[in-house]
Amino acid sequence: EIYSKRLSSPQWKLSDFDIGTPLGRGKFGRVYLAREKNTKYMVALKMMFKSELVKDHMEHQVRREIEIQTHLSHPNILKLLTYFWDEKKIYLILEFAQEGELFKVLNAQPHKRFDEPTAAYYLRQVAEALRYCHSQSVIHRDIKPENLLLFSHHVIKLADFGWSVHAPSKSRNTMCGTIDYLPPEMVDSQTYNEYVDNWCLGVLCYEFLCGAPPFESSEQAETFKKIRAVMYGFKPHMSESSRNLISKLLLKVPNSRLPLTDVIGNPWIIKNSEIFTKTKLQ
Ligand SMILES: CC(C)NC(=O)[C@H]1CCC[C@H]1Nc1nc(Nc2ccc(C(=O)N(C)C3CCN(C)CC3)cc2)ncc1C(F)(F)F
Repeated sequence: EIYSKRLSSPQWKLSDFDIGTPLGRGKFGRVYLAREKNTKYMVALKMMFKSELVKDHMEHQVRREIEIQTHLSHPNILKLLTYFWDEKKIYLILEFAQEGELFKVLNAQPHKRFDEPTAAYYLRQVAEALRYCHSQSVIHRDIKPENLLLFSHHVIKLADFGWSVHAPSKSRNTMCGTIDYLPPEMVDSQTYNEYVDNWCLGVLCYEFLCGAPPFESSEQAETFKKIRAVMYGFKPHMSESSRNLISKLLLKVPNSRLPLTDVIGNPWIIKNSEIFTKTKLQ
């Protein structure tokens, strides 16, 4: 199989690309804009030092990210185009998102929030990506604005499968970054299934509409307490139908959370993504 792969697909190397401006730093590497020399195709080049990966015991996570992302193919999932390595580094060639990181776009909005048509249009795309992941028995587990990239024409792609696992799972890994998106079953480190992603979709919808996640507190212990008790309040400006959708996702019992098909077909999602298409995509 390896031999036939070598014959069928070209083995890429760093000198096939012109390296451009730095796009920023990922979890364990630097990301650059790059251009494939022959096709002039723009890509994102993620460089990771093997030594850093080994030091942080992250090599298995990168291996899983590569394994999962090379097998997923969906318009709302960031494509890992290819990868290669040399003696010191691993290089991932990924799709380049022209409009950048969604959390930066969100923070740049007035009141750091999206209007309902924008929130619904983006949320629907994330739900489509998750429904596809779950159909491939992949749980993302780390849905949050930092892991979403914005492409032209308001296309959203889910990225960073470093924390994804095959369902169902009981992974002891400590999560890095924000705890605001953790569902109750993960806070209590119980076994969990793909419905953890449905919970995160509820947190994401809330943050899109309010500019902050529902359980945010100054103390981590306070956040965990609110998550366990599903204790949150709606902001005055939120419509009844958006509150209705969020209340069907932020439920303690995982399997009672709204299935992704019903999120995609939810009246608030349908109505507002149609408004978005008519007003912002023309
Ligand atoms: C999901 C994952 C967790 N996140 C990441 O990996 C992050 C870590 C660093 C960058 C990003 N990774 C990617 N970023 C892009 N596009 C992009 C990013 C940033 C800007 C931007 O705002 N500037 C350059 C600004 C322009 C203005 N100046 C002032 C500041 C930088 C513009 C376009 N495409 C693909 C990737 C990917 F994912 F394929 F690598």
